[in-house]
Amino acid sequence: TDTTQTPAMTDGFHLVIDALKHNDIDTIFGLVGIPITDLCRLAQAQGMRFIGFRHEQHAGNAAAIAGYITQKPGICMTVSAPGFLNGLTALANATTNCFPMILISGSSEREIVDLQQGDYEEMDQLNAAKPYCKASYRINRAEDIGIGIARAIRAAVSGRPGGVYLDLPAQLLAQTLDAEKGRKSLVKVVDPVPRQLPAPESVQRALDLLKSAKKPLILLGKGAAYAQADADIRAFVENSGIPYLPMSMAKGLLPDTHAQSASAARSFVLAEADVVVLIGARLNWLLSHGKGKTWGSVPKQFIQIDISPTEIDSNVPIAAPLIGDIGSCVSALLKGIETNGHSKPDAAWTGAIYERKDKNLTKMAATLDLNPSPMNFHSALRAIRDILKTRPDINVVNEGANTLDYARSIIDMYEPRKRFDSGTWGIMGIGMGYAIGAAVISGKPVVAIEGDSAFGFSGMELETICRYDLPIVTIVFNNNGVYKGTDPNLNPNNANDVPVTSFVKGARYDKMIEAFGGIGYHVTTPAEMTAALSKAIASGKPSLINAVIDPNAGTESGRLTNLNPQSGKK
Ligand SMILES: Cc1ncc(Cc2csc(CCOP(=O)(O)OP(=O)(O)O)c2C)c(N)n1
Repeated sequence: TDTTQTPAMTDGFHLVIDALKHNDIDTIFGLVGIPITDLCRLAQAQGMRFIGFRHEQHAGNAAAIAGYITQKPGICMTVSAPGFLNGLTALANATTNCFPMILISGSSEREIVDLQQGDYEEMDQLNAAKPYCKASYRINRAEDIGIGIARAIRAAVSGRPGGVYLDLPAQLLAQTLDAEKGRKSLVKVVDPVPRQLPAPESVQRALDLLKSAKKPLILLGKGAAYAQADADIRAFVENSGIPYLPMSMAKGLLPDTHAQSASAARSFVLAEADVVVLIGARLNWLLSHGKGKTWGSVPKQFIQIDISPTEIDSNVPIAAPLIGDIGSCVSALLKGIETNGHSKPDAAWTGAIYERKDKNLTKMAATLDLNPSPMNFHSALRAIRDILKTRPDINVVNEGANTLDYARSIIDMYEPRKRFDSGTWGIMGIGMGYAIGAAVISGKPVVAIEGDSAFGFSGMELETICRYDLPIVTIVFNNNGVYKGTDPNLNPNNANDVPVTSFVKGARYDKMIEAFGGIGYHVTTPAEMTAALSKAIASGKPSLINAVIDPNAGTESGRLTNLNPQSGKK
């Protein structure tokens, strides 16, 4: 009898899965179809967690927030062409926000695509992705899968984190390879995010500038939260005694109730500060590009910590750049203030801030109608705030215009990396994807606070949430429209035309989740909100609270209303 053993073989399907697992990646967010359905089945059969979505953008958003929480790239897997394009929005958003994520898409046969011979879902995905991500790679040979996935992982997390596109032509998956050769081709990424230490002279320059400051301010961006250098960041703020402002996703690095938080006096400190320390915060539109009336007339000098040298001087001159990873830079500053004998800011400065905080909070309280009917953004959010205060472990997702603006200031955060919102791009539609990603990765409950328009972008993922029985409570701020629900019909020829911002009046989003087995609540008062939210969180079940909000409340585009161009001719 023939005693020669036919060599054991592997194939592209198994090598992709082995390569991901070899790099401690255990979860894929995606939507199956040609040519990746069997790849996702095999991944599940090999013990990976596959979370199937209803639209690839939301799978990509889940992968992106998984990357932000874990510092490992979240994986989104899609079919070719239209599926790839749906994922591309999430890849671009991840890159803009510096979240590490890899979009892996199947693609058509190169021979046909490159001659544009009209393949099924034909598209040059590799090049279409390039402008919107950090790196874009294609793997053509099974023996290259190990190095290709390693390359994508390193590109996603190293330096400034971001999105990477990895193109897998369908024919690659079926390619076979000697199993031993395949095993040897796998690559485990070594030290993809090494510490990048700032130059000692850069640290000294920054310390000297800080020492000269009369009105210093620390600005914490989401990069500071991503860095997971929580203890050193908190120690730097507290040991320096410098007031700080958290950008929205940096909330919780120190509790929002912290005495040194200047959030309630934001305009005052931005205008009055003389030295500003930027930690993981870029001087983009969210900070008025570091200039103009937001920053007042007091000349500013910036100390800026960033991993990327070319971020420096992007908008205004930076007096003391610190190039390196945030943990190493903050640790160097912390050591410096301890050895340099840093003196805490003058009481005149900190006292002025306390005074302004007090004045603003008193003024706000005086203007508030505590319990209007119908509810407004404030009254609904105060009820939510008082519940979430008791559960600092709960993840908060937030999007909308007024819903986003008001929740950012009213909902206090107490722990880092617990608030996920529209971020740098101000993108709508992150809600359910971020909620699913946060719930799956953290294993903790999620409360998603959604404008009714914002919710609509990803609302079908309620079925995904119910299918995986995730502890996500979605609160829809229902004011019957985009921003508001009171626009008039402007069509002189049709009395029944629908205003451009209007939705169905009195929509019952709570009935949507019931269609998938979730629990719906309909609330019209803060007391009903309190009861419903408490019950929904306690149940641990997929829930949706339809919160009726006054259609007159809020403003168009929230605090960004001034960005809307106006026609001079009506
Ligand atoms: C992908 C995308 N498409 C459109 C837009 C433009 C926009 C910014 S905010 C918003 C929703 C505002 O309505 P909503 O009811 O959610 O908010 P609220 O005032 O809290 O009641 C839209 C459509 C953005 N930013 N991204």
